[in-house]
Amino acid sequence: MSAQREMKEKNPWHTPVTIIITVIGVIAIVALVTVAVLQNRPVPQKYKYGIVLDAGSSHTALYIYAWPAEKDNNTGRVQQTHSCKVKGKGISSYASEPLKAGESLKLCMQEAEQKVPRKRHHQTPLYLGATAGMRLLNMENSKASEKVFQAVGAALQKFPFSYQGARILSGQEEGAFGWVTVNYLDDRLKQGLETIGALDLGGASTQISFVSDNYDGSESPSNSVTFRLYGNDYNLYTHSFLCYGKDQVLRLALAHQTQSGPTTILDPCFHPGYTETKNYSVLYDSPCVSDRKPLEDPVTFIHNGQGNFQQCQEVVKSVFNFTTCKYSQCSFNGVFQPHLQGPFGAFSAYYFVMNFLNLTDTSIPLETVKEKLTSYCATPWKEIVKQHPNVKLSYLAEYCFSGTYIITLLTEGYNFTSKSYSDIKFIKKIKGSDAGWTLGYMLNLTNMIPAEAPDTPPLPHAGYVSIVTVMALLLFILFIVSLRPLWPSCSKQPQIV
Ligand SMILES: Nc1ccn([C@@H]2O[C@H](COP(=O)(O)OP(=O)(O)O)[C@@H](O)[C@H]2O)c(=O)n1
Ligand SMILES: [Ca+2]
Repeated sequence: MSAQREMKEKNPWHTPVTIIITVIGVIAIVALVTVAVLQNRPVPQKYKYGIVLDAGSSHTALYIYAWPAEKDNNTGRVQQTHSCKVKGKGISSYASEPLKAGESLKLCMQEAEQKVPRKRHHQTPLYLGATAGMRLLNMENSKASEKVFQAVGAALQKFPFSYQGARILSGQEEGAFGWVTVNYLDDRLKQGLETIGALDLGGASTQISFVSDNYDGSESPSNSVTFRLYGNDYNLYTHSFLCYGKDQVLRLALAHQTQSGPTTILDPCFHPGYTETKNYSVLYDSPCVSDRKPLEDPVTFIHNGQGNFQQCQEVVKSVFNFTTCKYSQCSFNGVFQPHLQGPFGAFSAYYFVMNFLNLTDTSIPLETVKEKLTSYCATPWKEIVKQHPNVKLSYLAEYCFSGTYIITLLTEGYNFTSKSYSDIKFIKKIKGSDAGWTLGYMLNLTNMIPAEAPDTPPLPHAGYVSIVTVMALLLFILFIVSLRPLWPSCSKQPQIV
C-alpha cells in the first residue's frame, strides 16, 4: 500500500510544473488552430460598383461592374454583373429632339438602381462615353451634339449615382480601352504575359489595337499609346477608322454603286430576289458619304439583290484606298500599320455577324469561309426569310454584306493571311464580362490598374498562418520530447514486492 503511494507521489506527470506546462501547451494549440480557422473563414463579401454607358452609333448599352470592397484596388477582380440594352437607336439619332436622348436612358438607369445595393448608390461612379455616332454628329453639327450631351447629362444626374460626366471618346481611347479590357479579363496584364490584340467593329467606326515587337511608336506617333501597367511597359499600336463601321461602309458601298446615277442597282452584297425602294436622302445623310453625293439625283432608287460574294468583295474593296502610303507599311487609306502580331480577339459586330453566319470557328480555313459566304450570299432572299422567321428583316438583309465586309477588312485591309486568320478569335465575353472599351475606360478612370506591381507578401495569408501553426506544434512536440527523462515509462519503476 505504502509502495503504491510512493509510486503515485513519484509519477513525474503529477508534478505541478508538468501539469501547468501541458495545460498551457494544450491551450496554445487550441488557440493557434482557432486563429488559423477563423482567419481563413470566408467572410460575407462586400462589393463596390461602377456603371458605364456605351453610347454607340447604333444603340446605347449600360454595364454594371463590381469588385470586392475589402481588397485593395490592386488585388480585386472587377467583373460585369449586369448589362442593359437601351431601347431605340443611338443617342446621335436624337439630334433633332435631344430631350428624347435623355429619356431613352431612363429604363436602364432604373434597372441599375435596382441592381446596385441602395447603400452603395452614392459612391457608385457613373460614366457615359460616346463613340463614332456622336463623333460624326459633332463634325456635322456641333451645336446639336452639345444639346444631346446636355439632355443626357441632365437625365443621368437625376439618379442617385455619382455622375462623372458624358463625353466623346477619341478613336485612340476607344481602341486602347478595348485592348485593356480584353487583356485585363484574360489576366494577361498582372502576369506580364504576351498580350492579345483587339479588333472592334462598330456601326460607324472600327478599331485595331495590338502590341508588335518591331513597333516602338516612332513611326506615326499618333497611332501609339504607351501604358505602364503592373510594372510592365506596353507600346500599343492603335487605329480607329472613322466611317469604317459596318453601317457606314454599307452606305459607302451603296453610294459607290449609285454614283453613276442608275435608279435601279443590282447589288451583289444582297440576296437574289431582295428588292426595296430606298431614299437617296437617307443614304447620303452622313458626313461619311455626303461628299460623294451626286449633284442631281432622283429622290429614290430601287435596291435589288444579286447575291455574288466575289463581286461584293470587289465593291467592298472599292471603299478602301490602297494607292498611297508614306510609311514603311500601311493597312489602307494611307494609315500606318506595323507587322501583325500575336493572338487577336474580335468583338462587337465582328462577333454578332460571324456568330449569325456560324463562322466563329477560325480553325475553318479562310478558303472554306469564303465558300460558305459564297453559298450564303447566293441563297434566294425568300429562303433566307423562311429560315430565320424571328430575325428583323432589315438586319437579316445585311449579313451577306457584313460577312463579306469583315473578311475583306481583315484580309485586304489589315493584311491577315490564310495562316494568321486562325490567330483571330471571335468573342462576345471573357469570363462573363463583355469585350468592349467600357471596362478598360472605367479601370482607367478609377485608377484601378496600378502602374507598378503591388508589393505582395512572400506568402499568402493562409500559407503564413499554416506555417506558424505547424512550427508551433513542432516546437511543442520538441519540448515534450525534451521532458522525456521525466516520462513515467523512462523513470525507474518502483519494484513492488
Ligand atoms: N446584336 C447585335 C448588336 C449590335 N450589332 C451591330 O454592332 C454594331 C455596334 O456598333 P455601335 O453602336 O457600338 O457603333 P460604334 O459607335 O461603335 O461605331 C452595329 O453595327 C450594330 O448593328 C449587331 O450586329 N448585332
Ligand atoms: Ca461600339
